Amino acid sequence: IISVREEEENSSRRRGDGSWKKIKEREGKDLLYVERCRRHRWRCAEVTFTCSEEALCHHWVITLLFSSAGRPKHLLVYINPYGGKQQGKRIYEQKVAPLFALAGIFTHVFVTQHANYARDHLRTEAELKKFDGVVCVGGDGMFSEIIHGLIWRTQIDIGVDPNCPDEILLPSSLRIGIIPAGSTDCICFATVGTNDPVTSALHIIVGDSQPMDVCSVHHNNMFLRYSVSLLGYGFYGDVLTDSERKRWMGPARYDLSGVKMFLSHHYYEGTVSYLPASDIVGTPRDAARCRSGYVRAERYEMDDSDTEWRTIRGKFLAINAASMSCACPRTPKGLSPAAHLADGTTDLILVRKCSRFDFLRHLLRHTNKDDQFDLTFVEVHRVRHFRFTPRHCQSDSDLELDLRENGKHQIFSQICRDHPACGCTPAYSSWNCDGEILNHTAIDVRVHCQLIKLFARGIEEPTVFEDFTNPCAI
Ligand SMILES: CCCCCCCCCCCCC/C=C/[C@@H](O)[C@H](CO)NC(=O)CCCCCCCCCCCCCCC
Ligand SMILES: Nc1ncnc2c1ncn2[C@@H]1O[C@H](COP(=O)(O)OP(=O)(O)OP(=O)(O)O)[C@@H](O)[C@H]1O
Ligand SMILES: [Ca+2]
Repeated sequence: IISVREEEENSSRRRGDGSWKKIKEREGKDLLYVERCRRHRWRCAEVTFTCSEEALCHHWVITLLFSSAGRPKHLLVYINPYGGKQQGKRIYEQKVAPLFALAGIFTHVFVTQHANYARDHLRTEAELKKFDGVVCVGGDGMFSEIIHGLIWRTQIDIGVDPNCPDEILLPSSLRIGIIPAGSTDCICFATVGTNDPVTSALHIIVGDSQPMDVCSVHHNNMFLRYSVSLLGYGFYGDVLTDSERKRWMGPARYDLSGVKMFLSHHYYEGTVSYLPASDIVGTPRDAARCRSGYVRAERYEMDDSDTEWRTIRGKFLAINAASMSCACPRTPKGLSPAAHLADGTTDLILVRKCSRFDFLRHLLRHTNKDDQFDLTFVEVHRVRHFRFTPRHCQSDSDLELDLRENGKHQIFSQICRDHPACGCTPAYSSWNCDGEILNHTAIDVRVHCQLIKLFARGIEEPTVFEDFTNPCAI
């Protein structure tokens, strides 16, 4: 239920059956409620009910209002006017603000003036005690600003050093809402099931709560960034680097850069070390999906002392870590369809050097029912902690070992790397960290189980809830 209002009009309508009567009378109450529609979308619907006894009616209203425990009353809202198709402000004003007003939510709205405005405001100025949650209107980049602001502020306030990779981070008490208005909207899509602003606003209003894992990324004990969706080196790093130059094109920039990078077919050498996640429910190859209600009993930090690190060296077209499915309109099942939002792990996907044709087969499988991991050049591991070192950063002893293992060929490829003008593959790519380029290629990544909470409930099983008798469901 979104809100209950006193009905002032005195009009009459056809009577229905049952106790909820669609008749407007003087004593009527207007009930605004959530109606489930197709493909995980929610809409606001209205019904007026009357009750012969005023006392009973009052009792109903009080009971309904008490069901509002856990709902936000005060929200801090940041709008990126330049995200996606630059519709953020319009979407918020026309579709979201009226719903918040109906639900009696007070908002303090900021339209961002530059990149990192929201992050810096949250880090230093925002009076967080006054709010129950933070809402961002924009894409994954805006969401990233919000978590960077909130996580940093929470750690500083309690004296945890965010630069220290071994620190156990403390969660913020504020939940985060996403009103999708970006180019990919993968975090919204993977936590709600759709990228629809009205649906997201309704999940915020009813006070849903979905915990989520966050990866911290460090380079030599220096904090770089947090990631909740994709950390991608090689293909997705190169697509992002190329697409940033085409920002003016809007969301289509990713497709154009995607085709360009697919044709470039660059591979990168390096070493990946990872700590496999033990004591986990499921594997990345499971048919089961992360669905609403699946949350590990409680937030916890793992004791990794018994588990052994594994190391893989090679030539990779892509190295991807998906901390959640990364489902989005481009790939409705996601980069790692069985990944979980809040299980304290990330799925490390290694795509080794292969032919263009094979890589295309792998990419195409993101869009159909076939398993994108069921290919000889692709492997996937569920991990809690991993490191990557590009080959040109490897220690001298590692390079010597490579030379002994691979002979003269290595010497020539080293010469090529030192002389990029010869047109061979570049020595290193960049990391795409939730849509931002990292400044370093050698990184150390740890998963922090359930570090943040969203106003969402995960993806619901559609068969249980869709009401096909309702016109909005058709
Ligand atoms: C042939 C069709 C193949 C379709 C393959 C679809 C795979 C799409 C995978 C998308 C994964 C998105 C993960 C989310 C990452 C976000 O944290 C981040 C911030 O918003 N978004 C991106 O980095 C934005 C990344 C956007 C990447 C788009 C890649 C498009 C690839 C197109 C390849 C075409 C080959 C055609 C050959 C003729
Ligand atoms: N006022 C502003 N002017 C310029 N850039 C901004 C402003 N406010 C936020 N930004 C930056 O814009 C970038 C993109 O924002 P956003 O994530 O909303 O859209 P997007 O990149 O189109 O979508 P997606 O991240 O889903 O691909 C973010 O990195 C954010 O830091
Ligand atoms: Ca996870």
